[in-house]
Amino acid sequence: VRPAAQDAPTLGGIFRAVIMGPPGSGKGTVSARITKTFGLKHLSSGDILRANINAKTELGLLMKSCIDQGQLVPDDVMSRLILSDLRALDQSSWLLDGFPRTVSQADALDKAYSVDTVINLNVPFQTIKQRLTSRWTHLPSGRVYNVDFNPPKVPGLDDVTGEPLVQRDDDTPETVTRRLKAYETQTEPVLEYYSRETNYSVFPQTTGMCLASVPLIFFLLTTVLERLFIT
Ligand SMILES: Nc1nc2c(ncn2[C@@H]2O[C@H](COP(=O)(O)OP(=O)(O)O)[C@@H](O)[C@H]2O)c(=O)[nH]1
Ligand SMILES: Nc1ncnc2c1ncn2[C@@H]1O[C@H](COP(=O)(O)OP(=O)(O)O)[C@@H](O)[C@H]1O
Repeated sequence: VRPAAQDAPTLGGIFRAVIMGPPGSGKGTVSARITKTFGLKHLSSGDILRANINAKTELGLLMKSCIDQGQLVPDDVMSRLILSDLRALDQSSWLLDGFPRTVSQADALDKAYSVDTVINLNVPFQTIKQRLTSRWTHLPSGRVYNVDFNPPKVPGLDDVTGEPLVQRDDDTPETVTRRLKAYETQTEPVLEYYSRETNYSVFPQTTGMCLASVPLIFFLLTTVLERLFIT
């Protein structure tokens, strides 16, 4: 189902989803496709933090060393930041990428919103290490490329703006190892939390998105059927 962006199907009501997965599992890549196709707003915690670092805000300066060392930003800071951005999207459907990353963050989100679907990208750590060392990012937009999988049209430059791509300071092999450890200890429990609490769907990337989620397939089918009947 790949309608043109300007032709994107709209959702009947407000649809709220979370995308999870280890660092480098493809959350940003998959989110870009989902949000472009279905017109959801995309909120990425990592992009928001990097925008703060780039703009040298007080928060950005405080959090930079934490991020560069592969540690998670403190829960209270992160939850306040994301929940305040979500309040501005109250009337929109959204896909949240990179938040929640701890059970405490999941609790904070749960108190404010009910999430319809949680997507989990399940990618082996060995694959991730290769992907992250060849990831190139356009920092202002959060667009990501990969030397092998998704190269930019002109090497080293963003396809849309022509601006230079960079390798993230936290994509070094040592920091990636630390981020994967943090994922195992702090973020995996969030998957258990959601498997108990909500309508949880696993998307193993190897089998492709469309096969894995009953709720999303239902959503895709209803959207397509709606369009067929209207047009
Ligand atoms: N080989 C391969 N690379 C991918 C795939 N999805 C994303 N990537 C690349 O893997 C890297 C990490 O993806 P990204 O979307 O930034 O992951 P995130 O850290 O979970 O948001 C980027 O360089 C992507 O271009 C995939 O399905 N296959
Ligand atoms: N929800 C969060 N809680 C705490 N720290 C976060 C959160 N989201 C992002 N960060 C910080 O920002 C870094 C980069 O996040 P992100 O861009 O989502 O990484 P990736 O896409 O590689 O998983 C994380 O390693 C962490 O330090």
